[in-house]
Amino acid sequence: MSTMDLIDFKSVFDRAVSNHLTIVEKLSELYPNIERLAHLMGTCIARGGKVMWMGNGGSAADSQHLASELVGRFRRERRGLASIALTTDSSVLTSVGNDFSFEYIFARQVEALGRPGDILVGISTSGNSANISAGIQMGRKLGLTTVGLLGGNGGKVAELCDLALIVPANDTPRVQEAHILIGHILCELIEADHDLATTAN
Ligand SMILES: O=C(CO)[C@@H](O)[C@H](O)[C@H](O)[C@H](O)COP(=O)(O)O
Ligand SMILES: [Zn+2]
Repeated sequence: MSTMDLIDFKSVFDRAVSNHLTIVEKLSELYPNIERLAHLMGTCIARGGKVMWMGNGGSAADSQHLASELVGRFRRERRGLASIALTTDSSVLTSVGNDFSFEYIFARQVEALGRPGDILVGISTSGNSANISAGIQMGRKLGLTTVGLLGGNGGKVAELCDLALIVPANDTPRVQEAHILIGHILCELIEADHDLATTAN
């Protein structure tokens, strides 16, 4: 028997689309905060700051994806915009995880690389990953603007960060799909900023 026989992939697809539509309808409540965050990110970068991203698993991939949209290009020709994912340096991740603890893998990088005025985004579908909470706490201590891109009820991270964007759903993959949609909207808004689009480094 093949996997195709075991999984009714058409119904998985239908349920995913229907879940996604429900989430997208609810996302309208988040629009003001998405616009606010895009403005904060644009201003931060224009002033010489950077946007840092962190997340676990699929959200680690989202962190890299969104940093690359800013450093490289989303849609428009413009200068590179300062952004970094804290999920990519295997030597840092393994040494900090091994010598300190896994909980500290992002906090240590925030301590080393973060500067007051930078923006730190923690992406977590549960809002309860200990390493994201620790990273956000370090960011706050050092004067960064801290943001949670979250799911469920926002969890512990929502209580810790300056700005929480919570996708009101509990199914991890569906929340992740909404997160990347929000991330792409942020990139589009930031890139539409005339000063960032035209100012040279
Ligand atoms: O991509 C997926 C599930 O779709 C997984 O890799 C998922 O990201 C991992 O289980 C994460 O560790 C979940 O962490 P979080 O979103 O609760 O912070
Ligand atoms: Zn996933």
